[in-house]
Amino acid sequence: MATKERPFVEIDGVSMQYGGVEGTLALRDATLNVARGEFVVVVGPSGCGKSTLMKLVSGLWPSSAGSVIVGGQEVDRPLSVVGMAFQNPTLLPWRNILSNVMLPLEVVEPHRRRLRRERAAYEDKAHRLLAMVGLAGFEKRFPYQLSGGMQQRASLCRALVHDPELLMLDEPFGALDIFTREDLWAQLQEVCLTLKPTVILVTHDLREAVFLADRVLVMSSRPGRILAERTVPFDRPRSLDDTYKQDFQDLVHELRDHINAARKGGEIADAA
Ligand SMILES: Nc1ncnc2c1ncn2[C@@H]1O[C@H](COP(=O)(O)OP(=O)(O)OP(=O)(O)O)[C@@H](O)[C@H]1O
Repeated sequence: MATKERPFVEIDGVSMQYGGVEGTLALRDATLNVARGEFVVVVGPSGCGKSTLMKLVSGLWPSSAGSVIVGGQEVDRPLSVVGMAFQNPTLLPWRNILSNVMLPLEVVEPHRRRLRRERAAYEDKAHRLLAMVGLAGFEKRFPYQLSGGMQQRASLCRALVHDPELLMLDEPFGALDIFTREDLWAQLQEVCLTLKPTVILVTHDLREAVFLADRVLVMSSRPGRILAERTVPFDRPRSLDDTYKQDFQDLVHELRDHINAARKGGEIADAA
């Protein structure tokens, strides 16, 4: 009999309180699993603890209770198997785009050790990633010479350059206009279909959630926990035209209903 593979990310009964007992309870009893290679999107009301959840999984903050396990190991320090990108691209202004993308290789082992000897191969890889997101030819430019969308593409390449097993994206397209955002959905989808990382993405945009996710998790209002989950049944690659189809829009509406219920403090029966 085939044994079921252990989830890559296991979050069990996690609570997180900022600032001690008198502080803010951001998460309470949050439980979720993410399979290896799965693309999970987390949505929920503003301030419900989505970014806090991301910080716990990547080891940037310890939880107050419960367990966070990634790749079979309890998370008790920042993880090197993680690549991260946030709403703000945070590129270093004094480095050109290629050198920004290569930054994690100077920090994360075993790449750090190999970088001097294998620089040409690593540079090739950074060039390939930049080409994948339409930035071929911009390697020598500096961040201020690129648009916000181009900077966000470069930051996505930086998150991927060290072959992270887990890609954590916290509202990576939140600051971009809708056209640029939609372009980047398609590019992220293509990158993920090629490289197959495990992904956890946080967003407020429910079309983005349904376009990108294998599974969408809906969080309650703060203190956040997982209220509902929905598997996205649509084939890949998905196109922007798909987002205007009835079944796609029905799913977006269903998620919106869950979030509205969460904002009012309740929950609706999961139709999935
Ligand atoms: N470093 C911190 N110190 C104290 N409280 C914090 C800290 N970071 C977040 N919080 C609080 O924890 C709660 C959850 O914040 P978090 O940023 O995780 O929510 P979010 O769901 O990502 O919000 P949004 O959707 O608005 O980005 C909020 O009430 C926030 O004010």
